[in-house]
Amino acid sequence: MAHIDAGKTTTTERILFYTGITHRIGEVHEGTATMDYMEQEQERGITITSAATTCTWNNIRINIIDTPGHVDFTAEVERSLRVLDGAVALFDSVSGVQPQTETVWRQGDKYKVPRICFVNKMDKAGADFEHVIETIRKRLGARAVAIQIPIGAEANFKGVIDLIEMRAILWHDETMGAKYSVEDIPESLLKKAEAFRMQLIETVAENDDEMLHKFLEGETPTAAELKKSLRSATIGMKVFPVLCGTAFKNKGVQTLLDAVVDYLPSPLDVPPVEGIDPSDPSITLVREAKDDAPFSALAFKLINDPFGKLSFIRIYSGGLKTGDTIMNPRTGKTERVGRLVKMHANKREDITEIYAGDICAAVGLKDVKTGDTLCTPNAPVALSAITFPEPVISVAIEPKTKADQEKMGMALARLSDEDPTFKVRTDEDSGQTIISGMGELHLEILVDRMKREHKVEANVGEPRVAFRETIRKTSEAEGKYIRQTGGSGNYGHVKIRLEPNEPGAGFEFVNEIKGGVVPKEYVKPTEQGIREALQGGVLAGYEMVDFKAVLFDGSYHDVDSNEMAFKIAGSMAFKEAARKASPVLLEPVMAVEVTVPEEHMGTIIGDINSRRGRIEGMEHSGGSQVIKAIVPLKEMFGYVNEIRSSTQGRASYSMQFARYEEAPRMISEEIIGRNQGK
Ligand SMILES: Nc1nc2c(ncn2[C@@H]2O[C@H](COP(=O)(O)OP(=O)(O)OP(=O)(O)O)[C@@H](O)[C@H]2O)c(=O)[nH]1
Repeated sequence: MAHIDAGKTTTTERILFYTGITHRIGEVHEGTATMDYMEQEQERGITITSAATTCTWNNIRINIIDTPGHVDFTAEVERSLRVLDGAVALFDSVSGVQPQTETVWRQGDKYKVPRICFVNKMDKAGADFEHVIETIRKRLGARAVAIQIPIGAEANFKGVIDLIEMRAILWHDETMGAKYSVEDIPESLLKKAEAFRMQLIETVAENDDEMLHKFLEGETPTAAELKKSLRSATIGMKVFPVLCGTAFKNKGVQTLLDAVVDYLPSPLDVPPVEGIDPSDPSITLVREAKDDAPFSALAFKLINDPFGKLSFIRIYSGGLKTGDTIMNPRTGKTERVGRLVKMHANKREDITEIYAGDICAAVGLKDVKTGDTLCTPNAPVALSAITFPEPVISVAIEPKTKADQEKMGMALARLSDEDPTFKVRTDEDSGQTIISGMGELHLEILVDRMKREHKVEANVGEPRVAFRETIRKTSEAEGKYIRQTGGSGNYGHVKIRLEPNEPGAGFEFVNEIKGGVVPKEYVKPTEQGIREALQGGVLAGYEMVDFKAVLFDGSYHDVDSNEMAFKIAGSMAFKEAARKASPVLLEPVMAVEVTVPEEHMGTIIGDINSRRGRIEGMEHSGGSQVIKAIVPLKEMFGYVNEIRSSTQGRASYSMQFARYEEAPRMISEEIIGRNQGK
């Protein structure tokens, strides 16, 4: 995991080469990387979809997921971290911690994933290993400690000093780094190495009483003792070991693999997974990572390809064989597993069985969604799902020809099936198809995939911000749907109260009906009616969020009441109550970081202000200024061109979603006017 371009794919390609999976190194910039197999990835030199592969190092099987760094594909990182036991965080040797590094690091914290750090690109001009460690400590607040130090830097970077074994490792360029020699530490670096080793021992001793005792007694721990202690501190996420190298120049990768084996947990080192009993959510179930435990797995990724649907699964407990029947607690249905494959990027190898701790893909499972648990029907369990961010940007899309209409619907459905941050809906008023995603690049790639993989040409509108609506006041309203059509009648009658809720709370439904004034069977339909109505809001057609709807009263008719009538009554009550509850428009605001040479600072700050931005901080970093600001997404369209021309291409920026904020009145009026006028 890392910020974009830190070298994740380049490092993974070396791993595949040194572990004997490939016989030639694939390069990102030549479009030949094994892991970036999608056409768009090869053309653009970026990772878009996380690819899984497997290799073996020192007789240990390692499943690797190479994740994208671009913020638009953050869901790929989220789902990968949910199922991995450990991660390698990569850093650029010059820039250190970058904005997206912070995001993926926090995701790692959220899923409690132990990490080791690899400072890549040590061959680059300006490489500064110690500065990077400083930024990890300062910006990520992580207890980072060097377990290597570099020998040479920039063009002269030759290898590393291993601070555990106190030896020098030098890579042989002519073998593409496949061979290296182990030597004594050069005299000139000995003092520095000793000082760094002392720091390492101190850090480890803080978390290990035995080690602390030895340290205070003035004893030097052996390499084996140090390793053991560091392993447990790393697995406990108390310490993050830092290594260095240059993947592109083939140095430091084998020692990184050694560290993966030495310090990152095996499936047995992490706490057993917990889930709930699908038939009684108040019961917590624990599943040990044992082969003879009941089978449980999590589907974390789906891919539709010409050969069928692939469901990537991580097995948490028990084993699975082809021919076994599994159950999906979300649907309650069972399915037979026809085929299992090990994935090597886009190549697959058939297997017949798989066990706890491993990752593979099941071919052809029908009713699986991302985040579903699969388990044995005799001992059902539902593991906690994966959370995904909500899309913030949308565009209208229409097929170029009438004939493509149906094909487009199918293509979009398939793509959104694979990608939980890609949503498709039909605008009620205009009848247009609206697709939403995480950013301009995300939507551009999806439209491109629709064209290439599904052969549908489409016209795409201007990107628009996905606004939201919420309420500021509590209000009550009544919804009555009473009609007599021919013989049978309709009778639905409810009273509801809307209450504002915390930002991020979404929608919550509360049933306060007493004495059966609204019979049980009509409560769900009422909720359904509110849920459907809130999709279109009451101001400008945007989803209403962060509120509670409380159903507290109503009435029914013995003969005429039915589900449909209560659904309509719920929807009517919602619309009226929402209009009375001081509805406001919310807009997504972004955290923007611009890195710019001193002389262009004034221009950038002026420009951010004119985009309704707020400067939140400035920092000096390696001869440039880093400006941090909060800017509404609406004002950021086209920023990439603006910044290029105003600084002659000398500034760079990144942005990511921060939160939803109430839109200022002028903007609100503009959007409401536009959407009502259409
Ligand atoms: N100088 C130098 N360049 C490197 C090194 N490692 C990777 N690169 C280059 O940096 C660029 C980005 O490398 P990638 O491996 O695609 O980076 P990534 O982190 O996988 O990128 P995304 O997946 O798109 O986020 C490529 O042009 C690589 O050749 C290195 O050690 N030194």
